Amino acid sequence: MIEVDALNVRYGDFHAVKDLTFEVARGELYALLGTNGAGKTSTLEVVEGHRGASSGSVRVFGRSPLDRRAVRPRVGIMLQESGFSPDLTARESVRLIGGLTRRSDTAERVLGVVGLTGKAATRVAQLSGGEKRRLDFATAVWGSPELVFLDEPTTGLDIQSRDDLWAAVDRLREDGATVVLTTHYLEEAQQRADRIGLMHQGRFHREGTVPELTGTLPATIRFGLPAAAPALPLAATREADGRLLVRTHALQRDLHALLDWARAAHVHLADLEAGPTRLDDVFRAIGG
Ligand SMILES: Nc1ncnc2c1ncn2[C@@H]1O[C@H](COP(=O)(O)OP(=O)(O)OP(=O)(O)O)[C@@H](O)[C@H]1O
Repeated sequence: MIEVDALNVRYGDFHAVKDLTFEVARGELYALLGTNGAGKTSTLEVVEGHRGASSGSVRVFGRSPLDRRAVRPRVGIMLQESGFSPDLTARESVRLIGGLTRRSDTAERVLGVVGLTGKAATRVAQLSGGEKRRLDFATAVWGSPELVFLDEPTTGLDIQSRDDLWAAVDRLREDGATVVLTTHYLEEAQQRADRIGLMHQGRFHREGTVPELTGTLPATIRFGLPAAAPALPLAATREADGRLLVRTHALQRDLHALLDWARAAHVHLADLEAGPTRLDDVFRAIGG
């Protein structure tokens, strides 16, 4: 669906995206993640056809994304900030923006998808931040596009609205849609992405499936200990919250050793947590 080959984006002397190469296959959910200023938005702007590349090749459905007549009708885009007119109602907004895609759909259907049926006649100015975000999503899914770009889709949404939005994304994917996602909520990407491109300073720091990204870093065990506890059977460091942290490539073995020791020594392990490496840990390892 998307082929990016040696993409470079420059703003004057500033080199924002450096020789980036990746592909997104039909039906995939691909998450483009990264540190602030890493170049995600610049990359997506080129892939979405909003700006040209400084050099390199980008193909969407095998065509240049600048070929808007061929590409745009097959794509839905949820931008970070929408340009809704405050005086239009929710129904009028989705009709207007949806109409530009030349796909057919109804305002009733897309507002239903995002749970805004009851707000169809409400002016945009009177919608809450979360409701505007859902209206953004409604315009992106107008006419069930084959390829959907979601730029920080859940920012500003409460947990219920987030779950509802992800359920709507799942339905899109069941219908065969390909999704490209950016988010700063790493857990959402870890749970849902088939593959992740993790950017830092214009390049991929890592790219692959979640297990590929997390597999090279150790798993973690975290717990609190009373001051009078005897010496631990494992090497641990102290976290900012006062808990101890054990890093291990043998999680089950070391967890057994810790629990056996705690039982024998009658020590309570407070707030015990053990788990695989999280994407957060991969992020923290960037540059360090
Ligand atoms: N129009 C522009 N002119 C000059 N520099 C720009 C322009 N747009 C972006 N940049 C710079 O290019 C770099 C990449 O920006 P970009 O918005 O692509 O990053 P990002 O990964 O989306 O960041 P964030 O997570 O903070 O939104 C940043 O250093 C930014 O300051």
